[in-house]
Amino acid sequence: MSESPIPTHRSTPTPAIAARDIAARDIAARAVGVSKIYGTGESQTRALDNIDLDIEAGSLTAIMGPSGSGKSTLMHVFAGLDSPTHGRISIGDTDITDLDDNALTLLRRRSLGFVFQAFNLVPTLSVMSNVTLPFELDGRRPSALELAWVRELLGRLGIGMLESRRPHELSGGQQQRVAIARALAMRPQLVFADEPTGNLDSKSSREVLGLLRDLTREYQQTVVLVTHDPVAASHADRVIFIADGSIAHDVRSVDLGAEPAKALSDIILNLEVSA
Ligand SMILES: Nc1ncnc2c1ncn2[C@@H]1O[C@H](COP(=O)(O)OP(=O)(O)OP(=O)(O)O)[C@@H](O)[C@H]1O
Repeated sequence: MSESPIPTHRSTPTPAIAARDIAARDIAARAVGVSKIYGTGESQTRALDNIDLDIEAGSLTAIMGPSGSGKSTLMHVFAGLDSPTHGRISIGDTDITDLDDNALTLLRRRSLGFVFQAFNLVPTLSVMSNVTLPFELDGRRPSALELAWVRELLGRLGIGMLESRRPHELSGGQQQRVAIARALAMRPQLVFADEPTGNLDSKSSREVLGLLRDLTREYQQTVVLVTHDPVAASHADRVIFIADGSIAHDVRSVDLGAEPAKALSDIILNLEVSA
């Protein structure tokens, strides 16, 4: 039997297993009673207020909410970039709340992936070198198995033939696919995508979001998507709405009817009106 290109520490789900079934078994990240208070006295801001949230493994979860509602703060505390004032955060089985900076840096490097609006590719490096950069940063070369996984990812993302190009030789949609491949290269437990389609036209946005969703299903990858865009969020399995630092709604996309983007847009409008 030929060697699987997918590293074996995580099993590949069969397509028959729906994200919802996987979710029932596994939690990729958890916030328990998390509050974040910035400043003191009169200038104090309660950015997060007693959040309890499980991010289900192998699913695409969108975080939405009005401007200033706490979305970025929630992403930052989950990623260990900011510490909660109260409560606890875990990634997989690891409680990260009290980890020191070195341990958090290692955790981010090995267990988390990031995709940003601005792509953040290194302009002087080829596509392949950009995608394998996480291994370099971890002080090692990818193994043959890992390299095969990277090539499978590039192929799956439709950019396999572009591996020796530089970022400026790619379209925006292609650059974002490279950023997604880089985020997934080390098979992280969790990928954060922060407004990943903010710089893309609507066709490229649809393609990139469709790929992100398909990758969660095919490889049981967990992705958290932070976005203002109801169309982007409509690709998610589940949408969490934050308002004033609290979870205002927790919605399954299967329950959103025939026009999910419209339904999400209505929820956001209501939250903005009552803000
Ligand atoms: N470093 C900080 N110091 C003080 N207040 C902060 C800090 N970071 C965020 N805040 C405040 O916390 C609240 C939540 O901010 P956050 O950036 O998480 O919101 P957001 O939902 O991501 O907003 P946006 O959609 O506009 O990016 C806001 O009132 C913001 O002003």
